Amino acid sequence: MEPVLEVAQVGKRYGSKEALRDVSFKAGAGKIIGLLGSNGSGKTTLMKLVAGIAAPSSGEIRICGEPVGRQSRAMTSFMPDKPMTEPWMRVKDAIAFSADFFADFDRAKAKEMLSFMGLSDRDRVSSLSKGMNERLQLTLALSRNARLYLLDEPIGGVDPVAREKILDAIVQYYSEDSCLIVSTHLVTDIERIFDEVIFVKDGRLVLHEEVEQIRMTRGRSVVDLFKEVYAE
Ligand SMILES: Nc1ncnc2c1ncn2[C@@H]1O[C@H](COP(=O)(O)OP(=O)(O)OP(=O)(O)O)[C@@H](O)[C@H]1O
Repeated sequence: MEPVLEVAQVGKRYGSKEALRDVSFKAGAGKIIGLLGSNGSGKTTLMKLVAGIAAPSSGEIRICGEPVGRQSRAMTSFMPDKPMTEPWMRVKDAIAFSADFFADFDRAKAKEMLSFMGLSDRDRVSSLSKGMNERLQLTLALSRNARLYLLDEPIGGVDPVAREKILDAIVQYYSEDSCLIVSTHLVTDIERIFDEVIFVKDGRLVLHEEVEQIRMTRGRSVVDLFKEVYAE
């Protein structure tokens, strides 16, 4: 079966800074993949290249066989690490905005997710706590019927209760015919949702493995392996 995402020998330079070097991997449908790495390892850069927001300096990225461009962007739902909504909006405006902007936006799914998340249509975006704002951003991203979902740090800076709610929503509202990639440096508590993990270190991919494999053959949890690989 054709992979949903194919990254081949991708590099990215910002001036003299090499943010990514020779990164290659494939990701298939039905998988939730953790893109893990310490601060500054290159996770956001990789997400932006796949989302088509920035261009690689070398290599190639394909989504369902399409090179990154207008067609691939229509199949990709990206939740950036900074909110895409405006402070003047109410939740219902944010939903309407996404529904207008994305042809694959599913309003019925958004309504169901808002209720699951404990968000009201009338809440003002500017009055939402950080955790509630993360829930809104996740609702906007997962309410699209995309083939590839990219969630950049969806649990950054939220308390453990909010974190659990966000993880539950990811598992519940993700559709099996798509691939979902979650970037984070907060590995504790999140590994339960991953089928596979990718470790990025200093711009290089250092590991891509099934979580089950890590547990069975290495006899370790993802957290333990993460601590080992990123020990300073
Ligand atoms: N626009 C830019 N200009 C110059 N350097 C950049 C730019 N964006 C990222 N970098 C550098 O590239 C490297 C990778 O950054 P990136 O944001 O991809 O890491 P990250 O793994 O997402 O980190 P974090 O977990 O802190 O968000 C860092 O050294 C960063 O300083």
